Amino acid sequence: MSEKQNKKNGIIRLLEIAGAKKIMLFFSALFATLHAFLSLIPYILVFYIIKELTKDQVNFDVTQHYIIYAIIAAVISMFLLFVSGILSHIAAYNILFELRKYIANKIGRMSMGHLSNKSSGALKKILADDVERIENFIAHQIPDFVKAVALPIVTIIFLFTQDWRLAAISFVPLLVLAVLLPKMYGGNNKQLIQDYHQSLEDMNAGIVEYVRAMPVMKIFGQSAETFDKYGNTVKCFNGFVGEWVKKSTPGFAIFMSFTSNAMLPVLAFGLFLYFRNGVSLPTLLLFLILGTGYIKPLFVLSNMGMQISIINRGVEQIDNLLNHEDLQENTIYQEPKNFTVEFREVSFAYQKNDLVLQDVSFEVKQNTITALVGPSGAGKSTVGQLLARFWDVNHGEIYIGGIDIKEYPTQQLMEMISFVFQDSFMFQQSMYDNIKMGMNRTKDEVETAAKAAQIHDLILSLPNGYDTLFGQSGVHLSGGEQQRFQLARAILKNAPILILDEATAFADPENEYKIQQAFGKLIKDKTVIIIAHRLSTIVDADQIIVFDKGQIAALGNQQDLLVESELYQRMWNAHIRAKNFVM
Ligand SMILES: Nc1ncnc2c1ncn2[C@@H]1O[C@H](COP(=O)(O)OP(=O)(O)OP(=O)(O)O)[C@@H](O)[C@H]1O
Repeated sequence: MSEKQNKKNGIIRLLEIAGAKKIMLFFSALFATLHAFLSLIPYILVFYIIKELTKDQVNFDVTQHYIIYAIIAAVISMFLLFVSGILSHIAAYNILFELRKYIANKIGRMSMGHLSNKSSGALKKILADDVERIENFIAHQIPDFVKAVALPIVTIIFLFTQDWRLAAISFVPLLVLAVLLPKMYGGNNKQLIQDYHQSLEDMNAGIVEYVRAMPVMKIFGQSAETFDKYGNTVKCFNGFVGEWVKKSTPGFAIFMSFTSNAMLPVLAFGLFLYFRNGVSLPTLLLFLILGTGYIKPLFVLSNMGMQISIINRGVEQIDNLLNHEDLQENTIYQEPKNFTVEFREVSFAYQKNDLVLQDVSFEVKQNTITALVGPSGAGKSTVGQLLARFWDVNHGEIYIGGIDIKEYPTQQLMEMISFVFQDSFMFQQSMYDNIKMGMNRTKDEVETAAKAAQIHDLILSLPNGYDTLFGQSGVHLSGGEQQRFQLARAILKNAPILILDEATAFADPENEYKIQQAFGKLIKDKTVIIIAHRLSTIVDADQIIVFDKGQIAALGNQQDLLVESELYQRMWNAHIRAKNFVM
């Protein structure tokens, strides 16, 4: 499957995605067509039975044979439908598997910037809803569609062989519907379908935020109705569906009355011919049964129009994601001279023209500690994220060991850097796996890291020790404890460069003491960048960089800055006041 696709109709694109599974879909469609042919045979045989029964001399042997043929045709037809369904389901699940795998890989290769700008609701809709709809479409609707097209064609051909005049009359409702259907589900609905998807996406995003914000909402006494973002998206979706129903009801009503009364022209003209001996009773009955029977599949086609529009939009969303440019990366392993980090005239904006870092240049020598301090929003965390290449700089370069970080394959860059985030993320897996994180390490190494991070004893006190599942009932960890898990991961990873972002943010005094001890072990012989608010934790840093409004306001050690930087003096005084504050 290729990622770069020109804009194509959803169905054609789906067939492309189906790849080798197309053959299964072909056979599924073929069997569905044969099923449609065979399902007509019992009706045709009823016609011949009535013909036989209306003869002066009825041959019961012949009618018996007709009945047996009808039963055989019905059984084979059901069998073919069954096989067609199995093939379409196997193809659908295989395609879905490939598609999910492909999208998941793609997300892994996209820049964090693009991912974080896309709401989790929008991503959930693509990964779950849009992909799920494709399964439903391939597994059920492709065979139904083939049947819905094949059945009317065969019926009409057969009816024309019996009586062309009645066949032509029975054709009239079909022609009217052929004009009506595209109007009901055609171009005008494109905007409607787009709005439907957007509205669903907004509602998904609202739900995700609503669940995530639950603790805050409870504190502030908010409910689903008063949580504006969620409430508004639900109201919007509701209003949208109401509008859609209003718009489509007249067309649907016309469609329904046509299909329900489609036999009227055949009945009127058939009786007219019958009373003038223009047509036999069996033929009239045949047209009354079959002449309108093919209208039924049109229900499927009418629904299909809407489904195709929805699929088109869903496939477009998936393609937009797949076509998004990957983070450009080199595949050749580089040999850095050392693990010195250097920012050279770096400028960066999350949103166009809104620079959060401007002309930032500094160097962190190998195995030294640099602390980034400054007011909230000054750009400290952004420096860490750019070094890990979660985003690419807009201007300037970042070097590790004299090589631009863009030159390193992503995997190598990730191997060189450990990142301890402000928020810890614990996976719903065992404590052991939560530290090991898929790294190639032994059990002893994991335990040594846990000991260094001061969580070994805590893990042993849990019901199943290292095998205890995080999230299992009764197993909870405080913010500070989770942060020590992060430190254990970083200790185990043992990368030469370490970025610590507010690592003591959740720490109570006891936790902070333990975290400091873990730190001591972690930062030994590493190039360390600490993004810090508590200035007391970084007084011994080799270098402190003061950030202000995205620029470097001052740079030096604690003593230098206390003399040279007015901003740092103010921050330090505020820090001392906060430390000595008593209620
Ligand atoms: N993903 C993002 N998209 C858009 N803007 C962002 C994003 N992340 C951060 N910003 C903005 O970039 C600026 C710098 O943010 P950053 O988190 O780097 O500051 P900081 O100095 O680390 O702040 P704090 O000390 O409060 O964590 C802020 O104005 C912030 O609102």
